[in-house]
Amino acid sequence: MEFPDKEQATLTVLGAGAWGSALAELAGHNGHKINLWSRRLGNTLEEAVEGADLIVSAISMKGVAATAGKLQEIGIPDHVPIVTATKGLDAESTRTPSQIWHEDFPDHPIVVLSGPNLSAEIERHLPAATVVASADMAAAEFAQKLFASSLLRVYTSNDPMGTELGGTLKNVIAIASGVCDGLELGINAKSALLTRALTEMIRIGTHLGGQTETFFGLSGLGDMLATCNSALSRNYRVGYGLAKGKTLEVILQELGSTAEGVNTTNVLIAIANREKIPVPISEEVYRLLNNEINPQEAVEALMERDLKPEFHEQEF
Ligand SMILES: NC(=O)C1=CN([C@@H]2O[C@H](COP(=O)(O)OP(=O)(O)OC[C@H]3O[C@@H](n4cnc5c(N)ncnc54)[C@H](OP(=O)(O)O)[C@@H]3O)[C@@H](O)[C@H]2O)C=CC1
Ligand SMILES: O=C(CO)COP(=O)(O)O
Repeated sequence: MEFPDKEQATLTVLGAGAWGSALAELAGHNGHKINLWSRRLGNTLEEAVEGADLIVSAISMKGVAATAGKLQEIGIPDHVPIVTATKGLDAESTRTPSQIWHEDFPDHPIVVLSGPNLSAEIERHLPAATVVASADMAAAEFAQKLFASSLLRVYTSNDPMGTELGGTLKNVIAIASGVCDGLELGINAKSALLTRALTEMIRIGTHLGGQTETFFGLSGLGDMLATCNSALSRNYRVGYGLAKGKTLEVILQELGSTAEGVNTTNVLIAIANREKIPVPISEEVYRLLNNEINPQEAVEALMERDLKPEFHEQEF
């Protein structure tokens, strides 16, 4: 498929929250025309997608299925790629955002955009890198061209599932990392946690269809490092707050914006139980979020697990 080679393309960005606004600014910085849509803006989806060369969704997970459904009713020309930048899992169906978009728009190229991209840093025009991944490489290259600039280095990938799951699963680990820092467990503990977490992400991520090497890239390890080491991350702040004795309800109220890791943990544990995949770190995050244990008990449970080799033969 050939995509338009225009100096100025028209992009529709769905979701005017922190990430949608930052992505709109990045593409606007490259001279493209941006139509931003959000419930809070009060414009209609019909007018927002009119004339779009590319549609970007940066809607929180809880709004993806409904918005994709509405857009399906409206209809968009077949060649227009849909870029999904949401990092989460659907609570009802356990699907990833790209799976939802693909089911509703089977004839459209679907591109996943994900990487270590804390929006507050991007808004300050600090340099960053990200990945655009698709089964349709021409569509990934089209998205790469529209977003790449001196502010954002954009890499392509042919592994949308691995790219999407890296960004999604690391949010659970960011909660664990916030707990680790909140309890002041030290750098040894944090290094052990993140390294074992990467093994866990690869175990479940490859089971669900991602490629191992993708989890060592920007959208996996890269995003995990960014999110697990920054108080700009809302998921990290959830874990940090829990370690400091706050309730989840108070933490989420104080955040006032999306921390996808909370819902993702619940969905991930449902998947892991269904598929019988061991996810010990995520399991402790789940028990903590659901008030089954306190942060110190979560640490003890991880330290007291059965002794075993670092790698199973079938891993990597
Ligand atoms: N912030 C960041 O640094 C990054 C965030 N992401 C991911 O992007 C996604 C959005 O995050 P972020 O922008 O930070 O979150 P925000 O809370 O700032 O914004 C959420 C956006 O989702 C929209 N939304 C929520 N529920 C619905 C719904 N039911 N129907 C339609 N729209 C809905 C909101 O609409 P409205 O405006 O009308 O309220 C808003 O535009 C998340 O999946 C997040 O993980 C990915 C990379 C970086
Ligand atoms: O995904 C992100 C950075 O890449 C944003 O992280 P939080 O959603 O935890 O703020």
